[in-house]
Amino acid sequence: MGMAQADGAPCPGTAPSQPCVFKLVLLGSGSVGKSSLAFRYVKNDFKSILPTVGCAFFTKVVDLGAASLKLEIWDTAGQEKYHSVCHLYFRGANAALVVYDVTRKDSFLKAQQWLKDLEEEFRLGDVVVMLVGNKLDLGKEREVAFEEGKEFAESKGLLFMETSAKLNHQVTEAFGAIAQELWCREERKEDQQQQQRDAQLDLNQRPSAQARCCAR
Ligand SMILES: Nc1nc2c(ncn2[C@@H]2O[C@H](COP(=O)(O)OP(=O)(O)OP(=O)(O)O)[C@@H](O)[C@H]2O)c(=O)[nH]1
Repeated sequence: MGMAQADGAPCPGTAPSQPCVFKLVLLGSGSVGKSSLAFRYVKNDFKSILPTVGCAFFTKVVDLGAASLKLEIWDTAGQEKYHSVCHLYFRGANAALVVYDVTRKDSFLKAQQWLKDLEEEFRLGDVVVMLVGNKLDLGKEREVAFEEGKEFAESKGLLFMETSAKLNHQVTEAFGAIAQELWCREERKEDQQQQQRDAQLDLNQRPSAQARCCAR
């Protein structure tokens, strides 16, 4: 778990030494590989992991070149018996990785259900969501075509990737794309706030109608 202080540009609008912190939740059916993806990304390792109970937690500082940010990765339990508690974990999330297993159609349908749940909690535009088809290395046993995943993601305006936590394929890229998108949105938000402050300043500096009247 990387807890080091970020060295890149500070979070817009915060103290210089503070990296931006973003909460990312991993959602999806049991055994699709959520923990394995997190473990691969944070520890660059793949090993047999027991089913998650409740939620596991990782942090990782992401270096984007011009900036660094800290991801708090909340790895939720996919087994059905934990479904109701998982909702507690996605409160306050900035991003979600909704994972399915490309060899299990049922997990793809469940991913669509998770998206519905997310839509109830957030406006999808307010959180960065990526749909991830994992276990790409088992491609011969595929039940969900690449195009099927991609088309569904596009119809919902989501990012999309297929990964293999086992072979370390597209894992860093998936988390990196989310971090990049979070950063772009943060900068856009900061630009908008600055424009509002400038506009306010402009208004304050302009003499009011009454002042102009008295000065006449
Ligand atoms: N072949 C292959 N197996 C994988 C991959 N990712 C995970 N697995 C295996 O799939 C099983 C489940 O992986 P987990 O990471 O525990 O899945 P999870 O989604 O976190 O499961 P829950 O904690 O029950 O929600 C394990 O046996 C992993 O070794 C992958 O990319 N390829």
